Amino acid sequence: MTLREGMPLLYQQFTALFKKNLLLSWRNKSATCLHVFSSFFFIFLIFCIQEAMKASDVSSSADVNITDPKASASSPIPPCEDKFYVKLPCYDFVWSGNQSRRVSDIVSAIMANNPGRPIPTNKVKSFKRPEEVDAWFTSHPLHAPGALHFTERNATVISYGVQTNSSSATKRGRTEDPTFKFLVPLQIAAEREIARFLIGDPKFGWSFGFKEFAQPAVAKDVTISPLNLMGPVFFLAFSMFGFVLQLGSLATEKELKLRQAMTVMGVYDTAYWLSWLIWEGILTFVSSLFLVLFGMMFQFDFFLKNSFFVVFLLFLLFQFNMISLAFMLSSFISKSSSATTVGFLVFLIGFITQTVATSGFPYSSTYSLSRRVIWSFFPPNTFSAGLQLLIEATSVPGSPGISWSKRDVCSKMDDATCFLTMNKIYIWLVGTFFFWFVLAIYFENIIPNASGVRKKIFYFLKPSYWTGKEGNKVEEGSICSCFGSVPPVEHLTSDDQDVLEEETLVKKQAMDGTVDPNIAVQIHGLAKMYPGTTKLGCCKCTKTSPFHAVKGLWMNIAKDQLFCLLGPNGAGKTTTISCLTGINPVTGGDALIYGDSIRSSVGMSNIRKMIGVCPQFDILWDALSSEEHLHLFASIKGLPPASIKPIAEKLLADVKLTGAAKIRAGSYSGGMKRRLSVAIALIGDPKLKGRAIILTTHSMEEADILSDRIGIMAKGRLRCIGTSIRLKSRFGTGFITTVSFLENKNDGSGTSPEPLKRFFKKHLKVEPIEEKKAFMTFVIPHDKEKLLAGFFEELQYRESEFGISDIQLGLATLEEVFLNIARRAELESATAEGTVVTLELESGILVEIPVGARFVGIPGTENAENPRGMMVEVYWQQDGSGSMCISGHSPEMRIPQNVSVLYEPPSQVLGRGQRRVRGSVIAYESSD
Ligand SMILES: Nc1ncnc2c1ncn2[C@@H]1O[C@H](COP(=O)(O)OP(=O)(O)OP(=O)(O)O)[C@@H](O)[C@H]1O
Repeated sequence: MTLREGMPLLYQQFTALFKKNLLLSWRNKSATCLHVFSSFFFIFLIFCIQEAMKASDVSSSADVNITDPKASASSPIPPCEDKFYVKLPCYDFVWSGNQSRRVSDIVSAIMANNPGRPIPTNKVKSFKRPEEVDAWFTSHPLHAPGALHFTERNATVISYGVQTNSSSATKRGRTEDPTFKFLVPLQIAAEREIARFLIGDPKFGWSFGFKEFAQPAVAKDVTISPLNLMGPVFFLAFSMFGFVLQLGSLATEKELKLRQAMTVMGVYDTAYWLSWLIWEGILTFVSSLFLVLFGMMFQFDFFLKNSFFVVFLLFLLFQFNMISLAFMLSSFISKSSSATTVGFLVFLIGFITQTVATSGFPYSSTYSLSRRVIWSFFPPNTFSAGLQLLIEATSVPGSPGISWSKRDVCSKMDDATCFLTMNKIYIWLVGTFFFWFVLAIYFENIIPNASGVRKKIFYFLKPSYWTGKEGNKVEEGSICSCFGSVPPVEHLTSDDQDVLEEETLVKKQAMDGTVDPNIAVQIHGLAKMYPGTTKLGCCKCTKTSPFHAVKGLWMNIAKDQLFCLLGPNGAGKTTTISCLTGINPVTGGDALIYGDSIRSSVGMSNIRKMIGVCPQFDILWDALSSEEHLHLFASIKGLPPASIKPIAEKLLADVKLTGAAKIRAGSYSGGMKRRLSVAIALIGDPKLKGRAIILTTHSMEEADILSDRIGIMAKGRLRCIGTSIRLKSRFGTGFITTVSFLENKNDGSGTSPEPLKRFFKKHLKVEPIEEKKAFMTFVIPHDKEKLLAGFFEELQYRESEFGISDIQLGLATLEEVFLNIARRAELESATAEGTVVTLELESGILVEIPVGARFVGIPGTENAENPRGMMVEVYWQQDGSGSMCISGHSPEMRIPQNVSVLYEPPSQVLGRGQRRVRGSVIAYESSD
């Protein structure tokens, strides 16, 4: 099948990725709705605040023309409970002068004639003199709002004084005016009743009213309009929804290695970024449109008087700027959970700069051009300046707003102080959009990705970058790690004969330039070093040293074969596969995959079309179904559009996912996810003829059954290579034979196992490793192989004598081989680095031994009869994390005379008591 290339592939990838973005947004409806419709909430909130302000301003007539002011009647004495802050029981007023009969009558009339509400007697308190009232006020604060003090001077003169609490109080946003609420009503009541009393006419009319001045309307203070006060902050908050969602989506694709999976499939960066930009652009367009429409719906002058296009363009360009800012910031965050924090920080900075901008900074002649330029790089700043222009253009009643044709006209009269027009703001926003977008692509390239890979800081200055001729030149480690020396790759010759032969063969083929048509992958001294990184924390600088993960790998992987790459944790398997699939750049050597070099960008793009990778962990979108995954990856790989549907259907059937094709992967079981990952790896039927499969696994049974050839790596090196049988015979402990006995009879006629044990001991010098009533197991070392034919012939001949029902003979397990190799590699590095673990002997002695040591000599056990002392065999196994740990040890045995010492500890002085010693490593195993 011919895969698509060039522009058609770019277009195909773009449409598939665009569809993916659309589906993700559709499936995350709540977030998408919030992005598109949250403007309604903000506009409605501004509207409510505006209505509330209007309601509290209802008594003010400042903004209307008053030519014929109407008088308003004075209010009666209010109940004392109406006071904002009052203590109960309270009095509507208190009074002094109660020794006078006439005064008492006047007060009674005040109470009875209070308009609309005669005052009951228990709501008024009387005193003789004003001093008594003062004393009462002191001891009863807030129990009465005011007092009247009467003095009867003579028959025609009764004077009075009014005393009120003149402190104005505020409650729930309203201010209590003590003059008009208490003083004036008390004064009017006192004057009215004194006058009536003195002239002797209790019905004498007495009306009192207030009237304001005739006046022209005063223009509203624009600074207190809710849109002006809160608009910039609210609109910034509204734009944060899209910003945080975008940042989160990009970070998720990085965090889940989805971006990396797409890269391995050959996605073009252009297609990836364009698909996000266009989809987010559409969402932004719709959300900006809704914002302006909602603003018009709620009848804001800002939206009605300014031209629709002028307002819409400002919001649209600003939101586009926030997208490119999100793209740029996504390079710095690797976790989706950080998106909200970053969004909050950007909002906070925007809020602070908007507050600073209210002082006129920096768009006035007081500030230099450079400050204006720097300030304008942050999109919320330019945006709020634009909002300000639009608000000012509609602030005064009757002002027409900014029309499309007037967008470049200065709103201020004085051209010398005119620094901004809407047009200039648009130009700035377009400029900053491209600025942040280009910066996003630049940072994306120079900040290490999920695999720690990045490009050089000045990569774009190299002509080879633009021509694409220099291969995939990338670096690793953080940007700060580029300084410092890089240690050379250690070239150690393998001591394994098969590995050496393989290396020699590959080297010869490479030198001759001969290409064996049966070879799918040829690895030429592949080396990989992860450079040390320098991380700058707030108080300290952490440095890690460079690490050689793969130290020169030479091998061939044949076509039509399953090659199994085994090794303990950290052996370098994943690194090798990452190098072969182009995820990680190699440090040394090369590899040819069907003749294409992984070091060349052209070669790598050919390789990507041929290979399929099923990663260690499932790399899937929870919100996409298996069918959608296959369609997306098939499109990225470049399969012809017409073939995608049938191929996806076949793959789904192959991995038995047809029934779940339309179900989202998030609800799949672990096994279903694995099967989907396999189907994705098989897209395009990578190399149908002459296909090679490289499997790395921790399951030895799987490796034993499936593989044609096995390579075991440890500590970055290939330790052994060959078929399963070959490895077992070379690295296993030997042959394992299990002898089963005839069923014992209860009458005691059962056969004793002792003669059989003696037979094995006499001919092969082995004891049983397991002894049960029904069977016995022996391990026969390889060096006894020549004796086996004769031995088993005799054993079969004497079956009935020994009571044998069955004899089984086999090689050691692959698990054992694996442990043996891993243990030897551990020992190699432990003796070099001095890494020790403690072995506790049954005698209670603690022996410090290098990790992986098998036969360990115990210091202090030497004597005349046994001059070399005693040793034990240590049994090892891998713990849950894959590290070697001691599982037990054999009984103590004499160290034979003819064996050498592999490792002698530097000294025995441990200073931790007599019972702790350092063991030596005996080269006994090589004589197995
Ligand atoms: N980006 C990196 N930077 C530094 N060291 C790394 C990096 N990636 C891997 N390593 C180190 O390289 C060594 C080989 O790692 P690798 O993942 O290839 O091992 P592996 O054989 O695949 O192990 P496992 O079976 O646990 O997956 C390990 O010691 C690991 O810590």
